[in-house]
Order: sequence, then structure tokens, then C-alpha cells
Amino acid sequence: MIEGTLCFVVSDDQVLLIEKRRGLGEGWYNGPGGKREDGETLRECAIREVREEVGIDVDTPALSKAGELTFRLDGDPQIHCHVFRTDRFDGEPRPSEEARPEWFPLDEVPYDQMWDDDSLWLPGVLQGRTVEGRFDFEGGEPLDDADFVDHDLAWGIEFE
Ligand SMILES: COc1nc(N)nc2c1ncn2[C@H]1C[C@H](O)[C@@H](COP(=O)(O)OP(=O)(O)OP(=O)(O)O)O1
Repeated sequence: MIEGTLCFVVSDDQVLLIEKRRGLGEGWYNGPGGKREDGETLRECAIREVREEVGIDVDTPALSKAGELTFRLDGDPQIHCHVFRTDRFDGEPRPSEEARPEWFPLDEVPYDQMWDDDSLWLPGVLQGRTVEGRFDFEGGEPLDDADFVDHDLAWGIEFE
């Protein structure tokens, strides 16, 4: 199964999201993130993806694990996604070929323009909670055209 990361930067009661410009979830908002490369830790993956996509540095002690999410399509695990959160970063967000960064007030996150699962777990993560979740989609490839049908969530997970 593919391992991936998402990183949510929270600052001044706002969260930094990206509008995805290509690939999986194109046109939707998400946290910056992507697939882990060979030899990379998950933390290194999150730091690299944020740097590549929006040009800021989140390599600080404040970067912490907030979740583990498994996305399944027609019963088959597709992506195991490790969610990170931080309230510290260096630099100024800038757009890239893959992503357009945008700050949103925490009470105005555009869940209607995000993956269907996000409204179930992201509010808790933005409040500082930790989560483990499984999300089931059905309808065949691609994942972003499939229907979200079921989920299971557990809160208060202790990650190392
Ligand atoms: C199915 O529900 C999902 N919800 C959310 N919030 N995020 C998801 C979902 N499925 C996938 N993702 C995220 C998590 C992964 O980290 C990224 C993968 O995106 P992508 O395939 O674009 O990864 P990259 O490595 O950036 O791709 P390139 O090969 O184009 O660089 O999607």
C-alpha cells in the first residue's frame, strides 16, 4: 500500500490549505502532502512535500503526528496517510505547479470543496486531537470519482 502524508499548518486561528492543481484530488482543497519516497521517514516526507508544494519550512519541534488514515477503494487499501500538524513554520507560502496555498479561518474551512472524509476528522485534528481512521470508497478507479460509503474513527491515539 502507498504511504503518504498530509500536513496542516495552523497559525493565528487560520489553517494553510492548498488547492490541488493536478493529480489525485485536482481542484479540491487539502493539506499539503504526498507520497513517501524510498528511504524517507514519514516526517521527512511531510517536510519535503510542504517545501515542494508551498515553499515553507515546517522542520521544527512543533511538527507532530496527529493522525493515521487508511483510504480503501472497493475494499482494497489504497493509501495509508500520516497526518501532521504544526503551529510553527519559516517562510512565506508561495504557489507551485502542484498547489496554490490559501489561508482559511478555522471556522471557514471549505469542506464542501474537499474530500468527503475530511469533515469527519479534520475539525478534531485542527483542535489538537489525534485520530485513527478508515474510510471506504466504492465505484472503481479513480479514487476521486468514487463514492464515500463508510468509515470508522478512533480519537485520542498516542503516536510516538
Ligand atoms: C480519499 O480521501 C482522501 N482524503 C484526503 N484528505 N486526502 C487524501 C485522500 N486520498 C488521498 N489523499 C491525499 C493523501 C496523500 O498524501 C495525497 C497523495 O497525493 P498525490 O498522489 O498527488 O501525491 P504526490 O506525491 O504529491 O503526487 P505526485 O506524484 O504528483 O508528486 O493525497
